[in-house]
Amino acid sequence: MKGNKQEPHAAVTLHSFLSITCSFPACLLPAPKGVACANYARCVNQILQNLSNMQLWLRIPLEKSDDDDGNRSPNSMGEEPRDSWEMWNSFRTLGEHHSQLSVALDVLSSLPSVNSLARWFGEPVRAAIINSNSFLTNARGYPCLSKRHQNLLTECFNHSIQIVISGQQMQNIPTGTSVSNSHNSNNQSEDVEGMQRHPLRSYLDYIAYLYQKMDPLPEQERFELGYRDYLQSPLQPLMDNLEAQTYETFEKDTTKYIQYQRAVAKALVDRVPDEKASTITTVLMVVGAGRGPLVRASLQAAEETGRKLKVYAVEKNPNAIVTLHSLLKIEGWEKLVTIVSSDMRCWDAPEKADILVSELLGSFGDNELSPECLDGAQRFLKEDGISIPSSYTSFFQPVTASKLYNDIKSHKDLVHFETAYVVKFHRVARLTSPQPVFTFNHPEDSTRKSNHRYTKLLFEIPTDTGSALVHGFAGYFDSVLYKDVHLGIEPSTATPNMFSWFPIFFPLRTPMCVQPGIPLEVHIWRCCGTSKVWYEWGVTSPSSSPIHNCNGRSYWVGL
Ligand SMILES: C[S@@+](CC[C@H](N)C(=O)[O-])C[C@H]1O[C@@H](n2cnc3c(N)ncnc32)[C@H](O)[C@@H]1O
Repeated sequence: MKGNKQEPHAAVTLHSFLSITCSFPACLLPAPKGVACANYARCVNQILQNLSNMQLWLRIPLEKSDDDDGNRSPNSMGEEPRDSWEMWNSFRTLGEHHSQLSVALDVLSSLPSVNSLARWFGEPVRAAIINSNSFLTNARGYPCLSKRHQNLLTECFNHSIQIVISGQQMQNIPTGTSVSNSHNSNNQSEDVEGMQRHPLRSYLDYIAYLYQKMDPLPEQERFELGYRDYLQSPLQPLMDNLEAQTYETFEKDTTKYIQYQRAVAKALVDRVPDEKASTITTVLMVVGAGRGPLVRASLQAAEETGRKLKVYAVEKNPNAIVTLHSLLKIEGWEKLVTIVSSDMRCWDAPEKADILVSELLGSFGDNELSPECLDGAQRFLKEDGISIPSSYTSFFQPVTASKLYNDIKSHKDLVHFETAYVVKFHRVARLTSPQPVFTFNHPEDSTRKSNHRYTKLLFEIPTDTGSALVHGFAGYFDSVLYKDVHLGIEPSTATPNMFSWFPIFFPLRTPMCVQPGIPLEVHIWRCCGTSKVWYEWGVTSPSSSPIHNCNGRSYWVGL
C-alpha cells in the first residue's frame, strides 16, 4: 500500500526543507470511488485495528462543484456534482473517527469557495498534493500559482501540512535557473555539480519561495506555540488559590491593565467634576486584587486625571496578600491603599465604594463566577456607584476540531466529553459567526434574584461551505469595562495584543454533521447550586444529542 500507484512520478516533498513535523510512516490511500465506500472503509478499518503508529492518509480531491451560492450543477464533463468532503466524512465516520486516519488533499487547478476550503483546517489534513498541471507560468516561463492557491498554501504552511508536488514537468519550463531565483532576482544556477536536476525542482523552488516570503510569527504567537490545541482545565480562582506563577503570567499582559486604567480614568472624571477634583476623594475598591496590578492601574488613572483616590484592595488568597503588603511598602502607597484579607462575599466594609473594580472573568465571561462574587460585593457599592466591568457577555460558535475531539475521546470516559476546556485554537475551523449567550450586568438589577440562565441558539452554516462536522463549540467573552472601553476575546471585536485568555471549548459526545440551510439548534444552561455552578449543553437540530453534563455530574465550578 505504500505510495500512490496512480502517480508514476516521484513526489518531491518539502518536508526536510521546511522542517515540518512529518507523521511518517504513513500510507497514502487512493480516494474511494463515490460515497458508497463502505467496503473500502471496512478493509481500512481492519488495517487500522492492527496498526500501532502507522498513519493512513486518504487521498481526497479538493473539490466541491457547487457554485458560491450553493447551487449544485453538473460539471463540464456532465458528471454528478459532488463535494469531496462528504466522501471523507462518510469514510471517517465508518472508521469511527480513528486518530490514525488522516487526509491528503489533492489540490486541483480550480479551488472551491473560501468557506468550503476553511472547513478542512479543522480536519486531520496531513498533506496537500499539488499536481504540476495546477501551476501557471509567469512571464519568464517559470511555474507559479494563482493568488488563491498561494493563500491556500500559506494556510497549509501555518497548519504544518506537508506539501507534496507530483506530476510531470511542463514542457515549456526553462531549465537551469531556479524559479525562486527568478523571483529573487538572483541569477545563480542552483544545479549542484555532478547531480542531475530533479524535473520538478522549479516547482519545489517556487513553493520554497512562497514559504520564505511568509511573515514571521509575532513574538506572542511564538511563545504560545506549545499551547496550540492543548486542552487545559479552566482555573478555579474562587475555590483554589492561584499560584505565584499564574499571577506572574497575568501581570505580563499590559494591554489588559491599560484598558482598566482607561476605564477607571473615565469613571473618575464622570464621578468628580474638574472644579471639585481637589476636594472630593473617590473611594475605589479592587475586589480580587491579586498581587496588585489593578491597584496600580487605578492609582495611575487617578494621577492622570488629577482625582483624589482612597483604595481598598480586597483579596482572599493569603499568599497574594503577602505580596500586596510588600508592594505597598516598596511603592510607598501605605497612606493610599488599605489591604483587606477576606472573601469579598463576607467582608464587612467600613464604608461604601464609589467605584468597584474587579477582574474575575474567565474565557466564557461568567465561568469563574464573577456574577456570584460581585453579587456579594454589591452590598458595599453606593446606590449610584460604578462597577468596572459594567457587563460581560459570553459567545458560542460551532467548530470543526477533529484533533480536540480525538484527544478527548482518547480518555475513553464520559467525564472528559462533558467538560469545558481552555484551548489555544489552531487546527480548528470556525463554521459560523459567534452568537451571544449570557449577559451579566453590574451593579445587578435588584429584581433579578438568580444567576441561573438558559438560552437557545440557531446557527446556519453559510451555503457555500457545504456540509461540515461540528465537534463542539468555541466559547468567548466580551466585557464592557466602562462606557466605550471594552475588553474581550470574541474574534470580531477581540482586544488586540491581549493574551490573558484563550477561548474555551465545549465538546459534543458525538460530532454532528450539519448541512447548509438546516439550522443547528443548541441549548445552553447556566445552573446554580448551593456549592457549585455548572453548564449543561445539548443540540436538538439537525438531530438530538444527549444533554451534556446533567446536574454538573462531570464539570462544575466551586463556589
Ligand atoms: C483573575 S485573578 C485577577 C487578579 C488581579 N486583579 C489581576 O488582574 O492580575 C482574580 C483574583 O480574585 C481573587 N478572588 C476570587 N474570588 C474572590 C473572592 N470571592 N473574594 C476575594 N478575592 C477573590 C482570586 O484569588 C484572584 O487573586
